[in-house]
Amino acid sequence: MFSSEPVLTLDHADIYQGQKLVLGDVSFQIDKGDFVYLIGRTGSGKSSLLKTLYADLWLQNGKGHIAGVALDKIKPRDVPFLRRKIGIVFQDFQLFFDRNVEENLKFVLKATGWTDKNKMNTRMADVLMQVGLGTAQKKMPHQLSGGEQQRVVIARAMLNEPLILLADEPTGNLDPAVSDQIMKVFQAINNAGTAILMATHNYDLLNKYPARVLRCQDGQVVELKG
Ligand SMILES: Nc1ncnc2c1ncn2[C@@H]1O[C@H](COP(=O)(O)OP(=O)(O)OP(=O)(O)O)[C@@H](O)[C@H]1O
Repeated sequence: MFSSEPVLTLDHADIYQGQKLVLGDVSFQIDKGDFVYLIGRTGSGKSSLLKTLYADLWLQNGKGHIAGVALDKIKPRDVPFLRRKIGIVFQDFQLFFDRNVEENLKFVLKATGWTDKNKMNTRMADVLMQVGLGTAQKKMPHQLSGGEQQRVVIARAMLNEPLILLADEPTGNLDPAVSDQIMKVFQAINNAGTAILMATHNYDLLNKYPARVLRCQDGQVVELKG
């Protein structure tokens, strides 16, 4: 899809957890190929913001668009369609531990409507190559290191060629050297055109890989000027 539209726009959006307003009057946009960090103290609302973007929390006030989907108008039946257009990477790896890498990826492909075996095999090989795990197809998750498991999670998020990847503390459980490898994978994905919004507490990464920074603070989202 060619489009010069922003990949993500929030316009006077309020982010709620239940009745509680977590972030108010949030406005920003992310364009194709942007890399944006989301920072802020524990409890400042980073995860709540990301959850709103993948429609785990409803956007009640204001407007929001992500990957062509209107978050303020989305219906529960549209959520699977939205999740196909964005990639999501959580801190907890959430792989099926009783299935090998290929089976983990195939599960997502089938769930998102893929049926052609050859196309599925090609796509799985492509995304594993993209994250530097070209030979890991038959490995069980427990045979992989934490960093390798996280790379499988990133590969899984890339299966449907998302316009944007939402990552919540993707290096949270990993040591600095492994976090660095994960960042290099994100950089390569970003350089190939996928926008990335990444919540992190890891300020070393911000220094080492400078990019736009949004901060959740005092119930607001502010853009830090570089
Ligand atoms: N499931 C929930 N139900 C009710 N309130 C919640 C829920 N999850 C989070 N909150 C509240 O919403 C606020 C924002 O939490 P959130 O998890 O978005 O912050 P965060 O910046 O991601 O924190 P962390 O850095 O610790 O992950 C906090 O006050 C938190 O207590």
